[in-house]
Amino acid sequence: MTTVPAPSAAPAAPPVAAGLPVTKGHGTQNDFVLLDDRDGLLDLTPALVRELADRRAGLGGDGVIRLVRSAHLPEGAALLADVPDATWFMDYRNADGSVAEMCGNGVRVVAAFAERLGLWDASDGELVLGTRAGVRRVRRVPVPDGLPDAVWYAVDMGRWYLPGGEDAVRDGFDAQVAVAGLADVRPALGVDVGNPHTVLALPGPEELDAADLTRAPEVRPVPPHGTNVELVVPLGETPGPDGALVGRVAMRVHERGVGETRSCGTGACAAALAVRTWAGAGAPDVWLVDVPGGTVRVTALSDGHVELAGPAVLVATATVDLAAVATRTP
Ligand SMILES: N[C@@H](CCC[C@H](N)C(=O)O)C(=O)O
Repeated sequence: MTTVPAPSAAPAAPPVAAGLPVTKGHGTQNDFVLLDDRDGLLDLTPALVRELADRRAGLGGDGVIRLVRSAHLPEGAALLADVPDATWFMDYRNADGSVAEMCGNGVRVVAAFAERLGLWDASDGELVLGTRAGVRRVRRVPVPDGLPDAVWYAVDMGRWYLPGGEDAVRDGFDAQVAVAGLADVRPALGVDVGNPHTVLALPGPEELDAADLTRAPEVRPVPPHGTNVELVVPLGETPGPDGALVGRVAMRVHERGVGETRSCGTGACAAALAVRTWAGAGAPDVWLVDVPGGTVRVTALSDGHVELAGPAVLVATATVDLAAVATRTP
């Protein structure tokens, strides 16, 4: 009779090293790892961002956002000189570790995070948030008719412009973009909403589906600081609750520093503003933008600013084992 050797003692589980408290949230499924670093103590290196954002070896996210007192960052301290109530700063990083000026979905998710942390009470007025693109003001708003129930925030996204200037306004285009899966190089329009975007219109949903965004679209002339690329299909205009026309577009996006994401708030603003520019005089000021992760609303304001509104959801809190996320095998 064979005997089975007694099992040796199982190796002890590795101890949990330094734990980093995190919250996971998303805005129309553009998802972020959120860090409460109110006292500016965290060394948020590009490597740590990549580790946290890694969808298999880390927690996973399109970006990492650190909420920190403005006074603890040079960029934030500079804003405080002009806007003393910009107490809090959104330090946004793309999943590849790069720094970006602005994130429209991120601002709303940070507002939800600040409420959760007790740092902002929406009933007291706006959250005044510093970003690398300037101060952004956030408030709670009702969900527009016909959209799923959620907590919605509206953000004044500041002044937008066409980097191509008068020529771009006249021609409607200032770039050429090649997209895998689509025949021909397409004309496109650069739009700056605090960060760079290049928008191209497609004739219908078939081409929107056919585009292969696993590869970065090739933009000419090459944008000096890179660009986010939005593919849009105009879906028409219908009267809103007040009788004024509301435009609607469908959009997919390839984000600088990330890849294809299921939503991009600044990208939705750029897409709506490009379609409005192409439509010319009399085009609606209010646009609903359908992205794979949901719908946001973009409003061109009369002062040259643009407003973004949409949902923000916090889905989890956790403690990340920093030693474990740093151990990635190829
Ligand atoms: N997803 C964001 C934009 C994030 C930054 C972008 N990838 C960039 O590098 O400019 C949004 O919701 O706006």
